[in-house]
Amino acid sequence: MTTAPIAVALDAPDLETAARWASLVTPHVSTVKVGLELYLRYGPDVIASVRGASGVRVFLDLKLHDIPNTVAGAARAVARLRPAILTVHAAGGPAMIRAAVESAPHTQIAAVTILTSLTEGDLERIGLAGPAEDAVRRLAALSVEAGATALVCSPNEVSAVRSEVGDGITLITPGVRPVGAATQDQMRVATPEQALADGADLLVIGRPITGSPDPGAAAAPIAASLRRAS
Ligand SMILES: O=C(O)c1cc(=O)[nH]c(=O)n1[C@@H]1O[C@H](COP(=O)(O)O)[C@@H](O)[C@H]1O
Repeated sequence: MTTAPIAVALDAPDLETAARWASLVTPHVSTVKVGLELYLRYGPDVIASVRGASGVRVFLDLKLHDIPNTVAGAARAVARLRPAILTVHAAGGPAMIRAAVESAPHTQIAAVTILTSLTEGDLERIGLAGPAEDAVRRLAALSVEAGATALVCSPNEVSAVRSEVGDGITLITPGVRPVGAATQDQMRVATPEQALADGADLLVIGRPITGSPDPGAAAAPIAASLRRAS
């Protein structure tokens, strides 16, 4: 059975829980994602723990955002862990993105455009007035020009981003909620099937799976519906 193009966000309070979630979901999904909560608590060891025996692809979501020299050093520091994907904020600008790309040559650098938790009202307050799609397209284009080969955006913008950057770029969408699931702090959301139909390559899904007492059982039907749709 092939796994579905899902990265399960392992936003767990402790390493044992994260490793357990990883082992339960890896029969169904291609990737697991380690974010700030786990990495800041446990550091580099967390990567080997969640990779486990299965050797699943690990997406390291640190959302680096600093001057190019500092991001270059940070990207070099984690490159030795060989994550499949590492995130940086696109708003750090082209020199910063390029610094990450050059410092982690064996890792795919994913530029995060506009966080899926932001509304257009929030964007106006931070000086990005207008449709979210405009800012996302602009950040997507500059990130690809700077060498990023993956982009993170909400499913609502994924088709616009695809037409902006073409087929060779991996589009990653968090803000994914199966029908009926609570949106929580996510503001720009769509269903897994819609995100895939609109051109996403990898769907980031956390709490709808990890909030279940059995994350493997929660992941299985979502993965099956994506395999049917693709
Ligand atoms: O870079 C990310 O992965 C990311 C970008 C973004 O715009 N929005 C977003 O939710 N994420 C991450 O995707 C995951 C979503 O988790 P759930 O909301 O629980 O499905 C979290 O780990 C977030 O850190």
